[in-house]
Amino acid sequence: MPGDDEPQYPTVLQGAKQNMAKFDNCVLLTRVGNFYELYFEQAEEYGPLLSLKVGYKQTKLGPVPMAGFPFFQLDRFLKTLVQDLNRYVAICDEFLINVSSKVKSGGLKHDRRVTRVVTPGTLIDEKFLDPYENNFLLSLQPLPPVANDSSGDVRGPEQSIGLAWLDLSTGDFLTQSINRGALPSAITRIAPREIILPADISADIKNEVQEIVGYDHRLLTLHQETSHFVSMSEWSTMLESPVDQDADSAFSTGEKQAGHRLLDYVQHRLQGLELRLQPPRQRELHQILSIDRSSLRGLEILETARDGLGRGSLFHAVKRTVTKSGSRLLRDRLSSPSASLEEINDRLELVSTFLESEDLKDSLIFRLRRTYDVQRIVQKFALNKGDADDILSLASAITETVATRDLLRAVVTLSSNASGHNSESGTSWEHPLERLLQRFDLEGPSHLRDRVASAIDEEGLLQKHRLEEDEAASVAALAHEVVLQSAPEDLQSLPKAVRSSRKSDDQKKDEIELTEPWIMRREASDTLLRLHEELSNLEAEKVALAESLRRDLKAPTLMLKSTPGLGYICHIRSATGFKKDKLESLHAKMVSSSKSTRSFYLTDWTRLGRRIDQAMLNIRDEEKRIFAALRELVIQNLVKLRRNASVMDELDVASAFATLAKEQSWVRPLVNNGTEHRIIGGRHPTVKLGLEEQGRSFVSNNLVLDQNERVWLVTGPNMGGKSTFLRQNALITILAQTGSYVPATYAEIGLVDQIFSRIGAADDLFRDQSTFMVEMLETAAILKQATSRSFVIMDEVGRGTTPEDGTAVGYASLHHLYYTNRCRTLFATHFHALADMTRDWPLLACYCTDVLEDERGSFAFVHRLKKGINRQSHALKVAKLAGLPPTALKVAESVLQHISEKKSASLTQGSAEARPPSMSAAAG
Ligand SMILES: Nc1ncnc2c1ncn2[C@@H]1O[C@H](COP(=O)(O)OP(=O)(O)OP(=O)(O)O)[C@@H](O)[C@H]1O
Repeated sequence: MPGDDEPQYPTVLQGAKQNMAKFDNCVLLTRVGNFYELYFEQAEEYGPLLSLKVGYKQTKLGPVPMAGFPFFQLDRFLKTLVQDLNRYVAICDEFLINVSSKVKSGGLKHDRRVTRVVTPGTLIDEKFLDPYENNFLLSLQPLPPVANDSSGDVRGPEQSIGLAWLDLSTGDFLTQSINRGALPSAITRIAPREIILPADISADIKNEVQEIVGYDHRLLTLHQETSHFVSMSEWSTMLESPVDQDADSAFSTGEKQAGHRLLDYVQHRLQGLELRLQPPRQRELHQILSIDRSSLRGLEILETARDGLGRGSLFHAVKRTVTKSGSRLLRDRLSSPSASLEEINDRLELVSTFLESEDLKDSLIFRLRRTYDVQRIVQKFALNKGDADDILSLASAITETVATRDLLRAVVTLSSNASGHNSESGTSWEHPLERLLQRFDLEGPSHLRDRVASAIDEEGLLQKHRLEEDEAASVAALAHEVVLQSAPEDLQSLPKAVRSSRKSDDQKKDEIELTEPWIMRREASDTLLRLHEELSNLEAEKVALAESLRRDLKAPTLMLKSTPGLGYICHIRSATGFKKDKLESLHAKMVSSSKSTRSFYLTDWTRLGRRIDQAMLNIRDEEKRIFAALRELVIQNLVKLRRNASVMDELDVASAFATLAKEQSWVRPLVNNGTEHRIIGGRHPTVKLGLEEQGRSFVSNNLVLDQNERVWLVTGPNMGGKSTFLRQNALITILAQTGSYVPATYAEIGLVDQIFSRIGAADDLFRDQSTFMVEMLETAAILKQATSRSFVIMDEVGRGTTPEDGTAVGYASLHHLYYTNRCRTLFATHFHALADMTRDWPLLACYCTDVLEDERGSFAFVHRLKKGINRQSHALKVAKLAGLPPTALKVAESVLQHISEKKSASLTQGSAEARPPSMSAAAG
């Protein structure tokens, strides 16, 4: 930077230069008048990326590149910079400084300072936030590796990691402790937009996280907190209510440290903006059904593996929720289903209630459709944001919540009367809705709703928006014409020019002044009512003064005006017949005159005009005071509003599952504490939909894993439906533990603690890992982590290498799952030898799909599973279907012929040799 005696850039540019140095990893947007500007090299780099014209301002220090856009387009450009380009953006806002400090700051009218650094994980209320997804910021705190970790694994899977993640747009704040091995699935499940790591993180963990986030294009930020962590009690200034003492001890050191860094980072980014987050909730591992990363992606739970889009995913297929926050809850439940029997059964009970009463469901959905995204609106107020529109939406959501509570209450009363149960009878019967009813707390919120209804003038608010839209349209039109070579200081005056040109029509200006919209009802406070009366009186005085002047001066076009440049003037549009001599007796002072117009000052009007302006100012101040009181009321009710909203979300999800179950004829699963699976007539929820769209039907299949058969080895032709079968059973299990009905005619499911898949959807070649390496990494993780309560699906393990090696690895995996993990397993393979090698395993059964051929060579896949082994892959049929050239097909056929001839020759030589040994004895 130049020294004080060296030439400087003009003030705005000099300030920008300093801010760019201070926030050196950010793109700086500086507000100047009605525009946001980029300067210097950032204008050149980002101008073209944002499709902005780059201009040059001539300064003593040479030309400075600059680019800009109107202030109300900030959201649009932030989206590109933050969400699409993953950049940090520092927003430097402009503040009017008062007259007394004017002299000191060299006559400047504005002060500018960076008010916020926007990053992908610290979005608050930006319009481009996806309403159907949480916008999580995740903090990781690895704890030192355990000294006696005897696994010998260089990646140290047992190392504990504390996680803390929050969504600034809803205030959701969660923590969890996991083992290092579960890191990929945790990150995939939480799907954070940004991850922060300690600045001194070890290189191997950083690389691992980098690999995971690189794949999903998430942003990784290293952050060194500015203060040391002492205790969770110091978080209370950032929370809506303190973390209670007992809870404090339940959080692990890693969770607390991760949470501390998270809050420190957020404060840093929001430049000290007051935070009122929800107190952290701990997600205990044993409470959720853990789904590994490969399953989350491979089973296409939230998005499809092919294009990362929602359509085709489980979420998309089952989403019937009608609110945005309900959809977010659904996402969360699908990626973290419950592992608590009680919770699952409560959820299912609720779905059954809505299924049994169509009327109740419809009435509820009617209410839900009329609520707004309360979680996000409430959070705006928690961050000292939120405007009159937000508070109106909140009030109407409260009305719907009250109506919902009354509806549910009526249903409960009716059914308890019908069944002879009531609270006095002392019996323990509880209606499924009772649990939710008890969570509603509507007293405070109802009072807030009434206050809002009596204070805010919806008509006035609408009118205000219309005016704002007009104003924005004018600035946009002007921005179109702006030539960026003009100095930034010049830009400040441009909006004024717009304003004056827009208001050149005297009549129109006068009307706007008189109809300035107020957003509060006059009766909102006694003071406001009095102030409005005062203003009405003054306006009546103005009308009388104008009347008398028009009469005395014989000037019917006379208007009393107030202009920013000239102050209070009397203006005559058509001076024909005007009595000029009268002006002197009125002590008027001429401002301007032309052939037909006259403008002059008149003490009476100047005094009255000032009083009118003051009265309007007083009204504005009183409106602001009333709004501040309403805002305060929202803050006082934060906890209740959030709790009520969470009940509505739960109702949304339950009624949505009921709608889905009815529409798709799904059944209620019986979830129990056992370790068996009995799914009759199971269907794949998304493949079935896809086939039906093409006019094809889906063949249902059964799965029975019990004390006789714990592992199913599935063989069959390519395209026979093996993968579909494996996946559908994993999805049915996930749906059941989410609390949904399932696509089957009967389903009994023993509670599962973890779902693992090796289904080959993630060949991360770019990560420098071969297909086989990825396969082995995933298999290793499964074999290490699966318990006897887990559900594992393995699709063609070993396919990435030679048949011999593949068979060996496949056998070893199966063996480990069978004898060590002892978990429910579905194992699909083309290595038929595996069926022979596991023939003696009592709890392993072989099932297969098939191909049906007729004598004319036509064939069809039989997707129904039957007991047995199918040694035919029918790969050439699939190749033919895929359109392999006939010559290539012929070659393939002759090779196949040759191989089978060789095989039968060697079989006749010595059949004992060819028979694979039984390995069960070796397995011990
Ligand atoms: N139960 C079913 N009913 C009807 N169609 C099915 C069924 N299962 C699978 N299909 C159809 O068959 C296609 C192939 O299924 P899938 O990928 O499960 O076969 P696969 O046996 O795993 O094949 P490969 O061994 O080649 O991987 C699916 O895309 C679907 O269109």
